[in-house]
Amino acid sequence: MHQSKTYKTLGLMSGTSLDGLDLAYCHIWQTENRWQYDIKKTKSVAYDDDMRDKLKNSIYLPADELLIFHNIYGTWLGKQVKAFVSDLNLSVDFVSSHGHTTHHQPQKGITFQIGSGQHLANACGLKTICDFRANDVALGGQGAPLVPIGDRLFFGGYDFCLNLGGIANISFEKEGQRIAYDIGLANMILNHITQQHRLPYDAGGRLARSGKINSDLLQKLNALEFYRLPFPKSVGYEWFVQEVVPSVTEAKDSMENLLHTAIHHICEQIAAQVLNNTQKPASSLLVTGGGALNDFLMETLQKKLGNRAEVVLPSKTVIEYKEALIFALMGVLRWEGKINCLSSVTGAKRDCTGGVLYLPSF
Ligand SMILES: Nc1ncnc2c1ncn2[C@@H]1O[C@H](COP(=O)(O)OP(=O)(O)OP(=O)(O)O)[C@@H](O)[C@H]1O
Ligand SMILES: CC(=O)N[C@H]1[C@@H]2OC[C@@H](O2)[C@@H](O)[C@@H]1O[C@H](C)C(=O)O
Repeated sequence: MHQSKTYKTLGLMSGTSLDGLDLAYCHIWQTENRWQYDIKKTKSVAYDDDMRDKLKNSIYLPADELLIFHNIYGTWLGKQVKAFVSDLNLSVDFVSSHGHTTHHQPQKGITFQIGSGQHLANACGLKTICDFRANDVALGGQGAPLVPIGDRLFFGGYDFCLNLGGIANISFEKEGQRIAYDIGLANMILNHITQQHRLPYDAGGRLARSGKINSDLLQKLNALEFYRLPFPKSVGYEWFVQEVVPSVTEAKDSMENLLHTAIHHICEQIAAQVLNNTQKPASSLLVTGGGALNDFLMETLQKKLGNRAEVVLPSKTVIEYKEALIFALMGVLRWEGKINCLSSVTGAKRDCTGGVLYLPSF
């Protein structure tokens, strides 16, 4: 059996829910031309209130302050890597960093992830690959979502892959092409609601479970224009602030009712996408991201799917670190000069290899 070189790589992901930085140290290799992974070590570094507020408010920063923060955050990422690698005595070929998205407005052709690669590389002393979205955007794509390449190569045995981070996104095969897009809301709205009451999130969906549907709000959320757009489509925090927050604020309902309503909304939108695209009597839906740990959300989703699709939960490590793992893979594909951005997903002119390599200076 032919086995390729094993890459030892560290994937870094900071997602839209702003809970913290995920680090996944992975071994990645090919056996008989099939990509394989082993997630060896993981760590999640929770953001303190100051860092979370800075990241959240970075959309409002003037250009000079944003660029300063880009450098500071890159150094901060490098320090987290250095501590993780030295504490566990890891041997790392290179770091693959997504950074943190501060701006994502595909209609204007822009997406920006802070976390300067050079500052990161210098702070940890390791080769670093980042800026994964830039080439796709330069080729006319949305630069997102990118994880579907990893869904295809690592999790292709499932009919659908659904990630429930701040935003919900889905990917699946149709007529030999990978199709993927942001469905819309997930934990971003749930966290927004609990954070008005100084609670970071609704563990297990316990508060949501005790609420009731607010029909007015449900109708407003379901009527959001984004849900009716054809793919390619992806959203950012800007959309949430402009299009969603006002309706939640105007609803003036209890935290429990708002959460309950938001979960029904999230699940209705996901179920519609799965049921419209399922090509089998019973499909499998792999669910990852923090939303997979929300029991009430998972139960509501399964009810809305009925027996046409089954929710499958992987190990807690894969639930929590799939995106960091796939950024580690994106780095390996970049290293090998292989395709890691799919134009069938992003709408770019063609598939491409995204990612820029930074060598550390000592
Ligand atoms: N036990 C739990 N019960 C309910 N919700 C949870 C639980 N654990 C995590 N979550 C939710 O999941 C969120 C974190 O999800 P995740 O880390 O997948 O998001 P992300 O990577 O930041 O986002 P994205 O994938 O959109 O970039 C938390 O902010 C919280 O809302
Ligand atoms: C621009 C950006 O950071 N988008 C994120 C966000 O969070 C979920 C969804 O919206 C997805 O489009 C993307 O993240 C994952 C990692 C992706 O690119 O596949």
